[in-house]
Amino acid sequence: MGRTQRKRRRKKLVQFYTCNNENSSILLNTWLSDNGLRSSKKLVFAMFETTGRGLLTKKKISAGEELMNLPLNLTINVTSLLMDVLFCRIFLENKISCLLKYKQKVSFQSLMAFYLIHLRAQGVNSKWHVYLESLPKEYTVPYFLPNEMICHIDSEIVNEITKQKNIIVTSFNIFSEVLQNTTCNYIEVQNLGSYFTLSRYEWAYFTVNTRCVYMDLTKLIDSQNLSSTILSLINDNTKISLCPYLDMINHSPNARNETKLIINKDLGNLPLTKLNEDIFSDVRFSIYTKNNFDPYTQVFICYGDSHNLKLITEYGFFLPSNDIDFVPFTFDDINLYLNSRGVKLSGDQIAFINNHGLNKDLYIDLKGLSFNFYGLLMVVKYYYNKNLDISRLIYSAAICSNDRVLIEFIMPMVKDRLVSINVDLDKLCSFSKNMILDNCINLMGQYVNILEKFIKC
Ligand SMILES: C[S@@+](CC[C@H](N)C(=O)[O-])C[C@H]1O[C@@H](n2cnc3c(N)ncnc32)[C@H](O)[C@@H]1O
Repeated sequence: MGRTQRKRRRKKLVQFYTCNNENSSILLNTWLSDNGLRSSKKLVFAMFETTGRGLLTKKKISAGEELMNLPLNLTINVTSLLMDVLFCRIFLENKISCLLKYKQKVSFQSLMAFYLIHLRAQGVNSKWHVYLESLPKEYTVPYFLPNEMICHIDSEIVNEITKQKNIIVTSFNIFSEVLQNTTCNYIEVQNLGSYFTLSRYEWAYFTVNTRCVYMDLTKLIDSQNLSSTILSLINDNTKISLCPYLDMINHSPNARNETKLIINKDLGNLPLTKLNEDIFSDVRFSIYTKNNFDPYTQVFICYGDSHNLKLITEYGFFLPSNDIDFVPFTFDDINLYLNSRGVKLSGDQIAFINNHGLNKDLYIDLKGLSFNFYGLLMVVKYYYNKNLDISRLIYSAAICSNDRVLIEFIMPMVKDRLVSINVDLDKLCSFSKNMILDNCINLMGQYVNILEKFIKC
C-alpha cells in the first residue's frame, strides 16, 4: 500500500467505526426485526466523528431506493396513545374532569412526552423497553445550560429556551395534577405517580423534539368525536410519530427523502373508539431517499429547516459554514433604536408597517438586510416624502436594496449588537467547554461573521 493510500485509509478510520456488533446494537436489531422492521441490508449502525451515532451504508444506495419500512405498530403515534387503555384511564378516571378543564391546554408533543414517561415507568414490562433503552440519556440543547451561562448567550437563543421552558413547565404541572387526581388505581399508574419528575419529563420532551418524524394518519382515523378522547387536551395536530431505527438517521441539509404510508386493505376512516393493533398490522410506513450514497458513507435525511438557531435549540447540533444563518432583530429593539435617534413613528406609519407585515422577519444575513428590514427602514425614512410612493418603493426593494442612506442610518445599531455579542463571547469562553456551550459559541461566532460582513460592505 502506497503512502497516500495508507494516509487515506487512516483518515477514513478515524471518521467512523461501525458498532453493529456491540451488545446494545444486537439487542436493538433483534427487537426491531422481531417487531417487523424491514430495512435495507446495506445499513449498519456506526459512530461518526462529526455526527455521533448514525447509519452507514456498506454498499452503494441509489436515488429512489427504499431505506426502510416499518409496521405502524412499531411506531409511537397518535393511535398508540389512544389504544393504550391504561394511559387513557389516567385522564378519564379522575377527580377532575380533565377533558374539560385541560381542553386544548397542551401540545401533542407534550402529550407524547408524558406517554413516553408512562412507557418508561413500566421498565422491562413495556413492549418498548429495548427501544427506550437505546435512546440518548441526555440532550445537547441550550435548554440544559446552567443559568450562569444562559445570561451570556445571545437573546435569540434565550428567547427559544424561554418558550421551551414555558411549554414544558406548564404541561408538566398539568400532567402532575392529572396524576395526583387520578382514581385509576392500577399499580402501573401508581408507580407512574412517583416516577414522573420534571427532569424525566424534560428528557422525554427532548426525545420527542429531536427524534419525531412527520406522519399524517388523518386518512386512517376519523377525527370526529375528539371531545370524548384524550385528544381534546391538545391544541395542535397529531402529525408526529416516533419511528425506531428511522430515528437513527442524522440530518444533512442536502439530503432529500420522502415518506409514505402503505395501506394494503381499505381501512377507511376508523372511529377513534374502535382502534386496535390488529387493524394496523397491515399498515406500513416507508421512507425512501432521493440521493445517491457511496459505499461506506453515512446515510442522511433532511429534518427540514436547517438554520443553526433552529438546529442548536431544537436538535442540539451546529452545522459549520451554513450560509442560511441570519441575525434576527426584533421590531421593539429597532423602535427603541429609532427613539434613541429622535425618530418617533407616527400612528399612520405604524399602521402601514403592521398592514404590510414589516414588523416581522427582520434580520441581517450574509446577503444583507432582509426584505422586511429594508422595507421598514424605507417607511421610517421616506413615508412622508411627497415625491415618493412608499408602496411602490418597498416592492422595488426586492430588486435593489442598497440605499446607503438606509444602511448608514441603521449602522450604529448593528455595530452595538456586534460589540455586545463579542463581550458575551469573551465571557462564555472563560467557562469550561462542553458541546452545548460550543454550539452557542459557534452560533454567536456566525452572528459575528454576518454582522462584520454587513458593516464592511
Ligand atoms: C433523529 S436523531 C439521529 C440519531 C442520533 N444521532 C442518535 O444517536 O440517536 C437526531 C439527533 O442526532 C444528532 N444529529 C443529527 N444530525 C446531526 C448532524 N448533522 N450533526 C451532528 N449531530 C446530528 C443530534 O443530536 C440530533 O438531535
